[in-house]
Amino acid sequence: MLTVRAPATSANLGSGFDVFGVALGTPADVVRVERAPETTISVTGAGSEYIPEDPEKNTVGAVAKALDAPARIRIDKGVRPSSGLGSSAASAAAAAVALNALYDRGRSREELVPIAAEGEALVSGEAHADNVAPSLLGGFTVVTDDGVTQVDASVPVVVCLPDISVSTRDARGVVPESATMDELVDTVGNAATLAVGMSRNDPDLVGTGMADTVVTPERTKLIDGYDRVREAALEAGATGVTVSGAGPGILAVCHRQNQRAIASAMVDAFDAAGVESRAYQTAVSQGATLYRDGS
Ligand SMILES: Nc1ncnc2c1ncn2[C@@H]1O[C@H](COP(=O)(O)OP(=O)(O)O)[C@@H](O)[C@H]1O
Ligand SMILES: N[C@@H](CCOP(=O)(O)O)C(=O)O
Repeated sequence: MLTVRAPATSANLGSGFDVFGVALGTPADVVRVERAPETTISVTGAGSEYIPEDPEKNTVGAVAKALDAPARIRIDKGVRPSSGLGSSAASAAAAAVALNALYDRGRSREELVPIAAEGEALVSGEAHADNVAPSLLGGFTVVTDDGVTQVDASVPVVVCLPDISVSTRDARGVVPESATMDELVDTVGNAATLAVGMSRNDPDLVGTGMADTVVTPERTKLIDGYDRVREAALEAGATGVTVSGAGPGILAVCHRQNQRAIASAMVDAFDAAGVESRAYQTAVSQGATLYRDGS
């Protein structure tokens, strides 16, 4: 038996729609695999009641098929589905690492990115790789048609997860079809600032570079209480706040000393909007970890 822990991720980071992603220290999915004549899947943990065990409908089933690696697969969900924290991707990334090792397929982590993204196509309609890439590789990732670029980073963040769900498929439906030249220029400037910030572990540059006037404003309308939570986080010291992935999670970047105050300010602001939530005080961290035979 092989066990893999794959982390939650936050995609887009405002200015990097469908391109940027980061691995988070917590939460994470744990996937266990054993060789079997055909693939079976069982799911326990956070939100497991909403996750199909049919291999044709679960992201890990798509990965097992792509690697031609049938297995008995057990998923322990730490990342709640429809959270904006790459729940479906965490399972897919974990399964890709586990099945690659179980069947000695010899694929590199980079080569596993498009394989794990097959699972994303199943649930969101598009094989977007901006969650599976950081879950597999760790740190900050940039996904383009030419491949993935990764840099290790360690920037403190708070992710606040309200007790509402937004499906990635639905949130992709509100993305504008076009942008003006001014918006394009702003986006390039912000995205470049963010990338430099990640390479320097600089929360101020990362926070500034998360600004986005194209996709994020449309997505915030799907999250009750977003504006007051954002204001509260900024007042408590966040250097930038945006929607995590397709939402409803909200990501705040910060200096370590402000993390606790930001977490409680965000939870309180959601509470004032009548929405229960929980906050993860974490940081940009490493990617999936493989454990052999219970090690
Ligand atoms: N292994 C899995 N883990 C989580 N969700 C899964 C998995 N397999 C299929 N799904 C489905 O994917 C959807 C959640 O994915 P998505 O909307 O992208 O949310 P998230 O932002 O958390 O990834 C749900 O409909 C869920 O049933
Ligand atoms: N780029 C995608 C990312 C979706 O992330 P998720 O964590 O919400 O699944 C998008 O914005 O649609």
